[in-house]
Amino acid sequence: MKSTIALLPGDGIGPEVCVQARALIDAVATRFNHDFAIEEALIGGAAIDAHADPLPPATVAVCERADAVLLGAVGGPKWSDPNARVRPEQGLLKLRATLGVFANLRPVKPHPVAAKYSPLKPKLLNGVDLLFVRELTGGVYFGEKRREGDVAFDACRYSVQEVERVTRKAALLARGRSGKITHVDKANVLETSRLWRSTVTRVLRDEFPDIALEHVLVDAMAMHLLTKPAEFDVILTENLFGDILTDEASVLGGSMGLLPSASLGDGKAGLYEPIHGSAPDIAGRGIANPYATLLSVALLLRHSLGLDREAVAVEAAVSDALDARVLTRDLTRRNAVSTAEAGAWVVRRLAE
Ligand SMILES: NC(=O)C1=CN([C@@H]2O[C@H](COP(=O)(O)OP(=O)(O)OC[C@H]3O[C@@H](n4cnc5c(N)ncnc54)[C@H](O)[C@@H]3O)[C@@H](O)[C@H]2O)C=CC1
Ligand SMILES: CC(C)CC(=O)C(=O)O
Ligand SMILES: [Mg+2]
Repeated sequence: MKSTIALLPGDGIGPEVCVQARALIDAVATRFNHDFAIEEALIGGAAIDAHADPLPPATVAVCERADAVLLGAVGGPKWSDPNARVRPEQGLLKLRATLGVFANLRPVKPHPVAAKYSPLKPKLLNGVDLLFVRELTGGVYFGEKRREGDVAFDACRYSVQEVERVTRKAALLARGRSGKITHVDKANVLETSRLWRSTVTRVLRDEFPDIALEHVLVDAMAMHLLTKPAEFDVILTENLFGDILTDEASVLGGSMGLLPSASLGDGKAGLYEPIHGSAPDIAGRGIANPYATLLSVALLLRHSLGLDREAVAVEAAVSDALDARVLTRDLTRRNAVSTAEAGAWVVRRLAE
């Protein structure tokens, strides 16, 4: 089978982890006899430097003709001047909107070895298996932004249709799991949250009566995630809350460098990326954890290319690496391996 994968390394540690992902994709092709064409393109700060545009038309063209897009990360201090006209993050937001990937899936299932490095008590982590479904193309990240003198505005906007489609995605995913959705909002204060709450309730009542639903306010959820994470399964929420809660949830698994994501829409290519950013504090040192990006490759194989056996093989190889304590510096200071060593270990395992 011939498939095309667009690879957008981006900035900071993005290129470092994407080199490992590229080697892994090649290894999957060899072991399972597939023909994957990888097309690289610029995004974020790298694209601003080259073309004064964080998402150049050439990059959009590469993504639109691909079967799936794999992204490293964008951003960094070089492009973070508050008065800058263009910012790397705008490129990523525009790409998500262009691809129409409204549902961002962020699984959090702590690996027993990595979880030892979590500050949480092991007892609390027993049985934790979460799937965040974060709305990705609406809300405050995409609302009107403006300044009036000393005052700044960021509008948060959601339509019923935007909430309906991501709720249906979450419900279908919940059916294959425990059949329960926790919807997280701030309905005691926000009008958009009240629209979310009534829409989620109606869609599940009318179309998915087999799915159990609870609503939890986001401030309380921030606490529950650290005090009783095993009590949740599918967590459905809007863009900003999902962004924040998933960084928090990375603490359960021991590191930001372990969480992958899949962003899906109703057509076009899916977008796959680690949940972390460009980590400027460690960029260029060869110490970033590549596993979140390698696990994003697994999600890409499963969701966009329909290659479940290959996805399982990649996930098993990363899990074996953790079992064998092939750990980067974010997880251990003793015998830490480099980004390249961790990536090569997984590639070797997959090839066996
Ligand atoms: N999807 C994307 O491209 C995202 C981009 N960003 C951008 O990244 C830049 C840096 O943002 P930060 O707030 O520092 O968040 P960050 O996620 O880049 O880093 C937060 C902390 O986690 C560590 N970390 C992250 N990924 C790691 C990995 N793979 N291995 C080991 N340690 C890792 C970093 O060293 C840092 O201490 C900003 O410009 C931000 O806008 C932030 C989040 C997502
Ligand atoms: C636009 C991104 C920087 C937002 C983000 O942090 C994320 O999607 O995880
Ligand atoms: Mg984030």
